[in-house]
Amino acid sequence: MKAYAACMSAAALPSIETHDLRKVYRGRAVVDGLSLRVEPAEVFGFLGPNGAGKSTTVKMLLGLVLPSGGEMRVLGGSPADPAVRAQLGFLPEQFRFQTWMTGEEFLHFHGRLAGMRADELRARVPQVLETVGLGGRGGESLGGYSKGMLQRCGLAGAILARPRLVFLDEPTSALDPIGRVEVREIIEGLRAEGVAVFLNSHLLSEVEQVCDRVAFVKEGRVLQQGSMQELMGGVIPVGIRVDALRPGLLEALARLGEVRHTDTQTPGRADIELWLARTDALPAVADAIHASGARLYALTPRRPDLEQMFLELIEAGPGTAAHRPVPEAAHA
Ligand SMILES: Nc1ncnc2c1ncn2[C@@H]1O[C@H](COP(=O)(O)OP(=O)(O)OP(=O)(O)O)[C@@H](O)[C@H]1O
Repeated sequence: MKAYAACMSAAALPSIETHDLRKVYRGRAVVDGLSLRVEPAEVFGFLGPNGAGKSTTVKMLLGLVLPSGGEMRVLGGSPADPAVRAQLGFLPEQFRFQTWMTGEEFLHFHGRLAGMRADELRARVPQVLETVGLGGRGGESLGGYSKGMLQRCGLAGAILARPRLVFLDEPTSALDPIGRVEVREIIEGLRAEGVAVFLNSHLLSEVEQVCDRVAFVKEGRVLQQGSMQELMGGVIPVGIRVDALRPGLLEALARLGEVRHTDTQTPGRADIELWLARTDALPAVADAIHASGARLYALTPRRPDLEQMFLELIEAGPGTAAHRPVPEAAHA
């Protein structure tokens, strides 16, 4: 019972917590007072321009670089603790692969370094190869892998030892669109298993689709962080397409949220932009549409346009006010 309680409280701790974290290189703060919190089973996007201090932050969180100041807790402890490190997975952006090894040998090697037993690895290696889309290719030499296959293999290495927290640095940079969707599914699978994922990526549309929360950093400082909904200023714009504005429909929708815009210019259809405070109002929106007798063609909650937000924030710099919801045109 005691062990169970300890296990539950460990699971409830934030996966990452930093307070005023700093790293100074040659008198210059490249990470400058960074405060972050990442919860278990959360996919956290860490976004910023080149040189913002993202990799340095990840290296500190992995215990590879010593902070110059501030506090950090990773899985409730210090990344210098081998017991904490054993529960971390890492896919670096520029991985140096042992090209003379086969994919399977590489994974066995890394598994042993992570403290896994040989018999455990015999079962686990084919599983992770399958997960990353390299099923049946593990016997081939890494020297003959394509860039995308190497990246998949690195990802297999990052999740091999069933980590509780995974750092993925540009995990899809070498992948084609199908590979990117697959990696997104792997990340969603990790979240479903309770694993926290810390994602560095320049591919903002991708981050947008998979992350629960994001932080924007510049010059080692967080400009803004929050859930997708918080970044939208607390509202969820929903695009609705129906065949026509039936009597009473707009009034019914106005009871559920704020009707921001209607467009009936195209014969045979009407578009409505509705702002909701919560996604759990969506079924009631569908019910209201059906009750009015209108035919529903689309009901689309919008995600924030991270690319636009990123550009605005990075150009404006520190001290930027909370972001407005993205206007409809930005989604066209
Ligand atoms: N070992 C080091 N010695 C001196 N300066 C360093 C060192 N490592 C990083 N820096 C500097 O710290 C700053 C932040 O670098 P970092 O690699 O953390 O940025 P990044 O946000 O990951 O950038 P990118 O998106 O280009 O990978 C850069 O100006 C870099 O030159």
